[in-house]
Amino acid sequence: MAGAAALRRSARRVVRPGAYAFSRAIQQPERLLSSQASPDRGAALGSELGLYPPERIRNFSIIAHVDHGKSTLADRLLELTGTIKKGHGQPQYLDKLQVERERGITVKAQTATMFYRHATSQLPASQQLDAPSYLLNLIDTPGHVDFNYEVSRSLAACQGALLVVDAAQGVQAQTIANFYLAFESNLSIIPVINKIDQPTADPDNVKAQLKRLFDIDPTEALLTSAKTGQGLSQVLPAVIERIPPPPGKCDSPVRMLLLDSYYDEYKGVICHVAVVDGAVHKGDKIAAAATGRTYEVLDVGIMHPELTPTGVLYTGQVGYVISGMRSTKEARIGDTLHQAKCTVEALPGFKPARHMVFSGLYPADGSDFDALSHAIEKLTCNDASVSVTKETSTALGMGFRCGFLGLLHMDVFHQRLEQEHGAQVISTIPTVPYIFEYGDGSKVQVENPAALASNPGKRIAACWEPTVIATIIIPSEYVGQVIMLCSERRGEQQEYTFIDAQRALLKYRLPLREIIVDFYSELKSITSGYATFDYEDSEYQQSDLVKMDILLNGQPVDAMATIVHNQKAQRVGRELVEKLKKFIERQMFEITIQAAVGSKVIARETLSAMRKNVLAKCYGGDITRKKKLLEKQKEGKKRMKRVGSVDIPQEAFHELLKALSGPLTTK
Ligand SMILES: Nc1nc2c(ncn2[C@@H]2O[C@H](COP(=O)(O)OP(=O)(O)OP(=O)(O)O)[C@@H](O)[C@H]2O)c(=O)[nH]1
Repeated sequence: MAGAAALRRSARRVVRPGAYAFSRAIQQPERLLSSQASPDRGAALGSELGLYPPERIRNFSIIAHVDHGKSTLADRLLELTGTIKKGHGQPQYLDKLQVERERGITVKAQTATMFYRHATSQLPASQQLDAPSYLLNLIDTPGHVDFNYEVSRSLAACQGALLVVDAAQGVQAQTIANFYLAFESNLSIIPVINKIDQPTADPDNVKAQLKRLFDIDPTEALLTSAKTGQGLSQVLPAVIERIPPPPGKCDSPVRMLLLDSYYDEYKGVICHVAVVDGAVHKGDKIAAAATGRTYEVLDVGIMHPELTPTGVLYTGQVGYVISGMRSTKEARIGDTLHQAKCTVEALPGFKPARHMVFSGLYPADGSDFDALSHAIEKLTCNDASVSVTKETSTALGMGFRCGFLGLLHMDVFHQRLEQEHGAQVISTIPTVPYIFEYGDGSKVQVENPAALASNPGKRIAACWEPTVIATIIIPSEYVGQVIMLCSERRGEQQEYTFIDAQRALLKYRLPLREIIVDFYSELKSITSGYATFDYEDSEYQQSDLVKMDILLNGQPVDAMATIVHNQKAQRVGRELVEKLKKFIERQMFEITIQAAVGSKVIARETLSAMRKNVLAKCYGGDITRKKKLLEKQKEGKKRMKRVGSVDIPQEAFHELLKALSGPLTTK
C-alpha cells in the first residue's frame, strides 16, 4: 500500500521543539494543576496558554476497536500528567454519561487538555527540570460502529492518533475502520499494543497483523498495559516526537472549527472548538459562517478535564467557547466561527451524518406528548446527529419520526430520554430509508412504512434499498457458517482473505435492513462470540420490496407496518402474526390477526373470545364494591391502546413492538 508507506514516513518525522523562550512557570506544568478552576487560576492559565505556540502543541485522538482499552489508557495519561488525581475512584473518567457507565461504552467523544514536560534522554539529569513543556489535547473516541461519525469529527481536530489494539484479540473489525478514518484524514498513526499483561497476549502476532494489513513497521508499535502501567512512559514522548504540531497562522484573524456543541442549563450552548488561525479572547465579537449571526464571546477556556476558563485560546489549541447562542441549532457542527466583520474562507467542515435507522417515538401515555417533545428537544441539543420530524399514528397518536446512526445509537437515545429526562417512550419497528419510484416518475424517500399508504392512487414502479459494506473478522473454522449467514441475508461477497494463520477477514455487501436488528447477535452466536463486525454505508441497490400491513380484525395498524423483501414476506408475516397472538390478551370477542401485502392476506391467526366481566365477580349485592371495580376497569382502559376494536395494554403494546423488531431480519 503505497499511501500507507508514505504515511509511515510522515509518522517517523521528528518534530524539534521550537526555540521559544518559556517562562519559568511553564517549565513547571504541575504548578498549573495544583488548584481547582478559579477566576484567578483561569487568568493565570490564560496568560500561560500564550506561551504554547503551535510547535509546543499536540492534538491527538485515541481510536480502537470496542473494549481494547481506549478510555483506560486515557485515564492513565490524565493521571501521568497530573490532570486528574491517581486513584480518583472513577474508572473511565471521560465516560461521563450514565448510559456510558452502565453499558461500559463510550458514546460521546471527550476532549481533555494536559500539560506535559517532555524530558528527553538528550538532556543530562540535572537539566531535566528545564525540559520543554507541551500542551496536549487528547480526544477519547467511541469504538462502536454507530458512533464512527463522532470519531471522524474528532479526527478533524487532530494531527495524530493512537491506534490501540488488544494484545490478545489483535486487529478487529473496528480497528480496520478506525485506521482508515485516521489514514484518510492524513494523521500520523502511533500503534499501541495494549493489555500486554494478559496471559494470552501475543504482541508479535499483532505486530505482524499491523504490518500485513496497514504496512505499519513493527518497530513503531508501543507495548503497554493500561492496567499495570507497563510501557506507558513511552506513550507521550512518542506523541511529541511522531505527531506534527497543528498548522495555522498565529497572526491571522481568528478561525475556529466547531467540533461539537451541547446545552447546559446554566451556561447555555457550549461549543467545543479547535482554533485553526489567530486567537479568540473573552469579549471578542465572532460570527458563525453558516448563519452569518454574530456573538460576543462570554467565556472561553480549556477542558482540563472539566471546563476551565482561561479568557483566551490561541492557534492550534482546542477548547470551548460560550457566546450566548440560544440553541444548538445555531451552533452547527462543522461550522466555522470567525472574527466578526471579517471575510474568511470557511473551513471544510464535515459531511452531514447519514441516518441509517428510523423509528417512530411516541409517548407511552398519549397525553404526555408535550413532555416528550420537550425531552426530545433537550436531548437533541446534546446529540445533534438525531433527525426529528413530527408524525401521527392512528394507533399511537402524536409522536416523532427520528433518524439514528444505527440501532445502538437508537437504543442509547431511548435510554437517555428515559434516564435523563424521565420520558416514557414507545418506539415503533425500526426501518431503513428506502427509495420508491412511482409510475409518474416521482421518487420519495420512505422513512415510515405507513407513509406509503398516503399515495394509494400511485403505482410503485421501482424501489431501492440502502446497502453497507460489512467487514467481518472471524477464526477460520467459522468461515463456512458466516458465509451461509451472509447469503441468507442477501449478501454479496467482496473479499475473503486471511489476516494471520488463524483468522479470516470477509467483506460483504449487505442490504442495511438485513443487519440492523439481529445480524450481529446471530453472527456472535454462530461464532461462539469470536466474530467482530463493522460496516460503512454504501450505495442504494434496486430491490423487490413490498409493504406488509398487520391487520387486527380487518383494520391495519399503522405502527406495525413494515417493508420487506418480497421473497421473505410470507415467512416474516407468519412470524409476526404468531408473535402477536402471544402478546394480545383474549377479549370478549374473537380477534383475527393478519399479515397482508396489498389486498392479499399472507398469514393469519385467530384469538378466540373470552367471557370476562368484572361485575360478574360481584354476586349482585354490594354497590360500593361494584363502583370500585368499575373505576378500576376504567383506569385499566385508560392504559389500553385501542387499535380498531381491539384494546391492547400499553405495556403489552410496547413489548409487542419490541418483539416485532426481531422478525425484520429473520432467515
Ligand atoms: N488486563 C487488562 N485489561 C485492560 C487493560 N486496559 C483496559 N482494560 C480493561 O478492558 C476493558 C475495556 O476497557 P475500556 O478502556 O473501557 O475500553 P474502550 O476501548 O474505551 O471501550 P469503548 O469505549 O466501549 O470502545 C475494561 O474492563 C478495562 O479495565 C490492560 O492493559 N490490561
